[in-house]
Amino acid sequence: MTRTKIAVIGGSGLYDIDGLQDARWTEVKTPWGAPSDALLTGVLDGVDMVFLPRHGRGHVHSPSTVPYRANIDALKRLGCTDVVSVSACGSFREDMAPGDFVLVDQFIDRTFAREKSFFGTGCVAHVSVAHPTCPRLTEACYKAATDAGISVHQGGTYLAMEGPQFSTLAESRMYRESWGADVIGMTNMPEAKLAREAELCYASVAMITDYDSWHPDHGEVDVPEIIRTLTGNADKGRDLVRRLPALLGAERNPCPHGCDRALEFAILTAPEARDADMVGKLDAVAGRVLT
Ligand SMILES: CSC[C@H]1O[C@H](OP(=O)(O)O)[C@H](O)[C@@H]1O
Ligand SMILES: Nc1ncnc2[nH]cnc12
Repeated sequence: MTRTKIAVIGGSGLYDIDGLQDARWTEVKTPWGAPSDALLTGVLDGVDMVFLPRHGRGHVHSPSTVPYRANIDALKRLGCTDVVSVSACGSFREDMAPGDFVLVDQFIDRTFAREKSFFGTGCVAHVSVAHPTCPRLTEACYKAATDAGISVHQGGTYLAMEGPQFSTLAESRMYRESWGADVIGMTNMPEAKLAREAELCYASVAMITDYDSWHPDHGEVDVPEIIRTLTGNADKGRDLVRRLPALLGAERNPCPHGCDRALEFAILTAPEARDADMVGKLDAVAGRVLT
């Protein structure tokens, strides 16, 4: 058994969480640069918690410039075991309505202007992301959502687009009709891939704010529409987060799905061929298997 430490990455509209005991904002330095903001640490129902606003307080970082590697490294460095991403998203499904939550279990990664791995020349690794979210952590989020009376859908495919502009109508129709995506957002990739590389359990709570641009009865998506829905969603998101410590408990068994052992057989570079600087930068993320 190890101690649980739950990280929450708050997306658009969720820039802090309440109710933490011993709450304080902590600056964390990483080999990948500065995280999006300081990290809020504290204890909730006897469980250690860390909160990080993905875009920074005041919404400073765009989806393309969020320092995803620094964020995940900082969470790992602080000893987090589980990462719950809370994000605003558009919906491609009539029955997944604005105000509903979706517990994402698959992604289509259409992002192209971001650093997507901690590994590279001098230390090459290939982890599996066939199942990119952790079923155990996702199940706890589902229970927390239903207990909170949130209308929640179990499972869904999240199309991660580069942005920052919203999709064209042709793209929206293609993602929905040909690609089978359920929701769309701009931030969960490469975040989910990096969490897997860092051997962190990752769950994605997608809070629907709009029908993107495909829906004949709704106009094209814009920020005022999103903000109208976001305020209510953020309160529900906070409610969900408040319920997680009691559901997960202060002590945890190893992940039954292997998220916390993802690097076990992933590193291909021979020990004698590894680049020392690269290995040094991987101290938090891959120290378990590199030292
Ligand atoms: C608020 S409009 C679009 C913006 O909102 C989402 O951010 P996040 O995933 O951090 O909640 C979406 O991905 C875009 O970045
Ligand atoms: N329709 C949409 N497309 C991309 N990101 C979003 N975030 C919220 N709504 C979105």
